[in-house]
Amino acid sequence: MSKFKSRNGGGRAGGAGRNANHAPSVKPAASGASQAPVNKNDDVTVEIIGLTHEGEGVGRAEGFTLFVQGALPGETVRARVLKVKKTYGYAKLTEIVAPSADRVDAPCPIYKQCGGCQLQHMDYAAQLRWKRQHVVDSLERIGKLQVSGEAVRAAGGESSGAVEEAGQDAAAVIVHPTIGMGEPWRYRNKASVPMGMAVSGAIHGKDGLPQPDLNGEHLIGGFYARGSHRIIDMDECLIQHNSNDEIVARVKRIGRELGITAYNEETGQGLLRHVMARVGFVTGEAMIVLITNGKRIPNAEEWISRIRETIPGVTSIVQNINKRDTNVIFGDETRVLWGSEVIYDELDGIRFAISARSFYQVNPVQTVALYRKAVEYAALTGTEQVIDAYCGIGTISLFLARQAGHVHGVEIVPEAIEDAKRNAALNGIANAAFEAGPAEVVIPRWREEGIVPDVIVVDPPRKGCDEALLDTILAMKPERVVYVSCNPATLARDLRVLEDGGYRTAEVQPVDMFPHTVHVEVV
Ligand SMILES: C[S@@+](CC[C@H](N)C(=O)[O-])C[C@H]1O[C@@H](n2cnc3c(N)ncnc32)[C@H](O)[C@@H]1O
Repeated sequence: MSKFKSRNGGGRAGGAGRNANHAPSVKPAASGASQAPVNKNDDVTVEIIGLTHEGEGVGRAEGFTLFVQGALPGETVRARVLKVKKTYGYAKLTEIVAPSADRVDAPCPIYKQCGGCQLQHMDYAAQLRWKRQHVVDSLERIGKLQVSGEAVRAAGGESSGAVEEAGQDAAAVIVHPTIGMGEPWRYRNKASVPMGMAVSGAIHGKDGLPQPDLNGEHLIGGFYARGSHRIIDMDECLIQHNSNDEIVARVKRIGRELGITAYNEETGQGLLRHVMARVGFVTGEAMIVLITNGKRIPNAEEWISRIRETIPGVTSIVQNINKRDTNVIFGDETRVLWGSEVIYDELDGIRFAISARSFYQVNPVQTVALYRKAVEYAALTGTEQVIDAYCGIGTISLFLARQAGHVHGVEIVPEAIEDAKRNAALNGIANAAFEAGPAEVVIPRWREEGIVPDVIVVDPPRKGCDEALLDTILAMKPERVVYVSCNPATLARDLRVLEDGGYRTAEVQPVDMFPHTVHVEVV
């Protein structure tokens, strides 16, 4: 999240391009030669000098840039060249000649096949340093912002006022050290698992017993092998809450025993596309969503009763129907098969109802740290009018409402807005109101209706804020803008627009919501 302070509240003087990119901070070396000094299948020694934003090592072999998955900065490795382009190439790591001090053994046995985590081979403290640097790089390169040196926290000081900068330009942005987790495993509250059929070989469950067979095929579910659409069966993921692993394994097992087929994206045949499991860390309540290619589920009643019998804690079983030929997980139709349409969870003492399709942060422990920081940066005194754009189920809105005069939340998914209203009532919070619609349409209308916000909080999806929304923020001239972002590139792009419109970026706090992956959340 970034905190802006209004400098002159002026109009927008210019805009950054909309194509904020994800390029590595280490640029390919200009070889100068017309031909690459390495060829496909060459075995080469590579000095690794950086890490791309996708977590690949960036190395030099004979002055030529090679991207090497699994290699870390500072290492010397041997690698086999896989692909050669004009100014760079890709190589497969074959041997680590001189390891980095940051190298650790990845604890997950399927880490190399699965694309879900990218940094398990890097010490956690080094991951946190790298994530901060990733944010700094984006702010400097894309946002053209001046970032001050290492922020020094005054002893015991947690508030932004306790940060001291020695010899820095007062206008420079302070980027704090990343807030990490004490125990960075089993942190995810949600699993979305693609389903497929195994064409040969016996499938063994967690208990080691062979699973029933369906015409020589078996229902499997796990992850897409790195860079492909081939599903690899998996029963355990070290960043998932145990309950989600347990639920998915049992749902698969029962589905196999009942002869449920998996959807085949090539033929369009088969039923089960994904199984989603979500658990409330505080309440222990769990939701299962069966995403199906059609409405009818054979043996549905038996499936449901066996799920209920074998998986304690499940309070909601929901079906979502998606018949479209698409990679998008959810279809438009959702119906409750059994139990409640929502599960409940709590963040910092506030209770939330969460329905199947609503966005809810996947790491609840770090979410509390993130939202507290957002509230701190909003610097509320109890009287302010606050807009929470992209509010989801009203999570940040309700954190803000505890300290604001009134909060207006807007979100595009109507079900999430229903949840937000329910959540405000559930917590007896009367000073928050919610409206469904695109933020870039609803907020300009609020402006016409005379709403004058003191603070605007935005928490957009990865693509960042809509240009029309940024224009409206500049026109509404709130005293502060608090920007929560899951994508440093679009954050930096949007900060440039706000800077050009008269705001100054004051502080940036990276939060590690997704340990062992390359993703970083920022306030
Ligand atoms: C990163 S999530 C943040 C949600 C919420 N602030 C939270 O922390 O749980 C972004 C949200 O923006 C919503 N969204 C996407 N495009 C939108 C738009 N144009 N206008 C309003 N909301 C939008 C998504 O549905 C999603 O709920």
